Amino acid sequence: MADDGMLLNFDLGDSPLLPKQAFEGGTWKARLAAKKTSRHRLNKISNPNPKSIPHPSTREIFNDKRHEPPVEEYIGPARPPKRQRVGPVGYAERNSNTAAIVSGKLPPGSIGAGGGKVKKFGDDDGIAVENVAGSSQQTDGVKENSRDDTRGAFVSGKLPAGSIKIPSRKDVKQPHFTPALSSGDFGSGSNAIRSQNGAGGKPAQIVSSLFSFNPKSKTTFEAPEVNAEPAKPSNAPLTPEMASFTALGVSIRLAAHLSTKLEMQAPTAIQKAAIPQLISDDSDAFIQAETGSGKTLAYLLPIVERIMAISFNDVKVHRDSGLFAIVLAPTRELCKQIATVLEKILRCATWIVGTTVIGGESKQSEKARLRKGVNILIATPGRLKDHLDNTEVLNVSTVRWLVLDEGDRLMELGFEDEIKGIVEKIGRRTLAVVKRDGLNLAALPQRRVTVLCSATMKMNVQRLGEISLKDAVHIQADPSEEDAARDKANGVETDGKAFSAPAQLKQAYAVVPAKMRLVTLSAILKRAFARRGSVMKAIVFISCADSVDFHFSLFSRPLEASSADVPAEPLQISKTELTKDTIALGTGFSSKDNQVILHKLHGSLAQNIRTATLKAFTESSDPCIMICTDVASRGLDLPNVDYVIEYDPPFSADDHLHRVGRTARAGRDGRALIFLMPGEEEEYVSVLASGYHDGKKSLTHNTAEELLRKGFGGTGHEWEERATEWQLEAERWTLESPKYLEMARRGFQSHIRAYATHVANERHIFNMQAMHLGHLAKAFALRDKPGSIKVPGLRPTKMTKADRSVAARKAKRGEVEDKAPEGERVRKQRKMEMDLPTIDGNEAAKRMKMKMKEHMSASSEFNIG
Ligand SMILES: Nc1ncnc2c1ncn2[C@@H]1O[C@H](COP(=O)(O)OP(=O)(O)OP(=O)(O)O)[C@@H](O)[C@H]1O
Repeated sequence: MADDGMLLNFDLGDSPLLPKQAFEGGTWKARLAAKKTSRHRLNKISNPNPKSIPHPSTREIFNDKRHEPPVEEYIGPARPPKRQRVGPVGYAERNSNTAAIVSGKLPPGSIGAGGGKVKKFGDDDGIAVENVAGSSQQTDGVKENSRDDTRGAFVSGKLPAGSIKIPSRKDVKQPHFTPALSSGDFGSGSNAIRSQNGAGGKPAQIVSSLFSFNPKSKTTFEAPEVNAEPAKPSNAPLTPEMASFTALGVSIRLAAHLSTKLEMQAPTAIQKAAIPQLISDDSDAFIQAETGSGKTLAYLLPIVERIMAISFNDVKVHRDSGLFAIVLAPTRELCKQIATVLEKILRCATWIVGTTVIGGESKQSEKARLRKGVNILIATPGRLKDHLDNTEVLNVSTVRWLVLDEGDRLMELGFEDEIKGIVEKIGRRTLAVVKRDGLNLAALPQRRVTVLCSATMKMNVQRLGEISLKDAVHIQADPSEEDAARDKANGVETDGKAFSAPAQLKQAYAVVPAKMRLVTLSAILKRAFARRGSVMKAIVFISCADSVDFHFSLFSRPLEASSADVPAEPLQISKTELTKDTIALGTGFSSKDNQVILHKLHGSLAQNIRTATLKAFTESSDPCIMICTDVASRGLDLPNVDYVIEYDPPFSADDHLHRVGRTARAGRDGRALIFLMPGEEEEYVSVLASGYHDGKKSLTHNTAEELLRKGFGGTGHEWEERATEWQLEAERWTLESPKYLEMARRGFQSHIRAYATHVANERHIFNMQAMHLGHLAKAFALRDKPGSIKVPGLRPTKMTKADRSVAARKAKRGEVEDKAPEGERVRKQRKMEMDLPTIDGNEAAKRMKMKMKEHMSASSEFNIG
């Protein structure tokens, strides 16, 4: 293990550094003046600029009793009351054992002779020696940084007089990437900080203790109910006794296919509500249901069923019969996923043809497919609009259904204008052709039907409804009487609610101070993957692409061969040319018994890399983790995800819902954990609670200490030492390579900018002003002072107004899907924001619902929802 350098403050006893000068001859006045000058010179050498070096008192250094070293660990006799100072801070050279600034050799055992405490945490690694006695003089040379808890650590040792060389600034070759003045490893009890002098006597690097000076949690949390009954799944398929596909109007052929080939015996609650409505009626519809409740089949099954029904006698619908349905989705990934589901359904009606136009491949090949003929088209709005404007063969005069999936996301990504254009182009003319080419077209809707789908209902969904829906019905899953009674008892308002999470999802939050974030994340994942089988797949959401890159590299860094966690035979990961940089062995969480594969995904990766990485994660049968931005938060149906960690908080409450919705799908179990920092962020617990059927009762509270104890194990306070050791090792890894250091700095800066873009009504919770940047830097394994972190190509961390725009936020997170120029998208988004009244999601939901009710009471036959 390499060391971190060390700050030495040698006890030189009372011997002067320079030989005593005799002052003889002349008058007594002249002799006194010569003496004074000489003393002054000596003082200057030992302390050139005392004002620039604040002196934290020893009490300050050890003011945290928890970390005060036990008395029996002190070695050596008590320090003599006065010592000669040897200058503010020396420069240390890296050394495999200890860093030293001495020119002569230290005799073995001489360290600590002046009353320090020695702690060893490795055979060949550095030793941290802390002063525990003596006056504040002994803490000379330490920069006490009010924001960064800088605390000095010193090695004291008696040296023979004259054996020390005080380096001048000129003499010292300052290594660029070496943590020069920090020690090897610190025990958990160490409050010590090693700092390296930068210009003007200020430290260039700061190593603070993980456990000191952390803000305290301001809330007292209720203990979770013991023996609380596990909640019944709210998005599971119903039992065949409760409902069957055929009873909803699905043909026997299609129902049999669902049951035998796709293992779907019965519909989910939202399918039960939506399928009969869309099969028997031609009204527009707004389908709102929880994540993972089967909305895709809720609209695809009626479309396929009705297209199948136009085949008449022996005349079957075929690809030239016309384009009947268009499904729009915000991301390419989602489009591909919908296309896969469609393809599976169409295996029982192979004459119906579906395809995608989503960009990412040449327009020519998309045109060629359109020319061949297609009945169901799945598209991203930008690419479809492009084809509508430029591809003549794309004939939309026969379109009967327009589906807008993930409506709120379509709006968030600024697709409003494209959608308006598409809606206009398709038109609303009556399509009363009863028979054509021997097909029974009467089975199709006689007007264009628009279906809008969303798990959440926000103002922008209402806006999308205004653009696209006419006289729509609101379709929601019918809550069972039991559920309704429970919600009533818990005071949970479900009617008109903006969002809710699956009832069976086990959600926890962890209050973790900024400094401890990284090590706590590591501890959580270590524990989750400690044994094979407990967690198979986990997703970690991070706010921006740069930060994803950093964490992916950190957690897949090669460990030293001696590490207990290095497996004898490392897992052979099958990587392709596309996934060589996005898939790696997660060394940070792998153990000999359970090797974990790490994936990364964000919008700055090329589309084919994203697709290949997602596919690898989906198909992997080994334990794996995906570190990603919100690019993976919407609509993606990734099988068997057991655990979702929101390491960075979501940018809005419904982003949270979509993220956690990647687990606990279709009635399966799932766990989710969100990181919050002590202070204002704790207010977010109420926001979380409002999305759950049981309110706060569903939420479990964790502290960083608990999570670290569980993750790092050991007896007594051993977990503290292990956590500290882990953190220091991560910091060394970052510092040792220019590439990773820049990655960490980029991650840090982008994280701050992303943090400042939370939605307006949550900005008091995620408050930039309250963010402790020095502590946050530690969560990026950095020892830099925050102000000095400047990355080429990135603006400094100061936020501008423009940074706060929602579109800029999306762009920074690297998840804008379409290729519209950024400026244009920002403009659109701003316009949309300006157009929308600032009301919250629940209010939007109520308004939308009222609008639906107005219509439904006017046409009472649509008594659904
Ligand atoms: N009737 C059913 N029986 C069993 N499984 C089903 C049924 N319907 C859907 N599923 C499964 O449920 C999962 C979630 O479906 P889907 O992706 O359509 O959910 P969603 O409501 O669109 O979620 P999100 O809001 O996250 O996009 C899929 O794996 C799907 O195969």
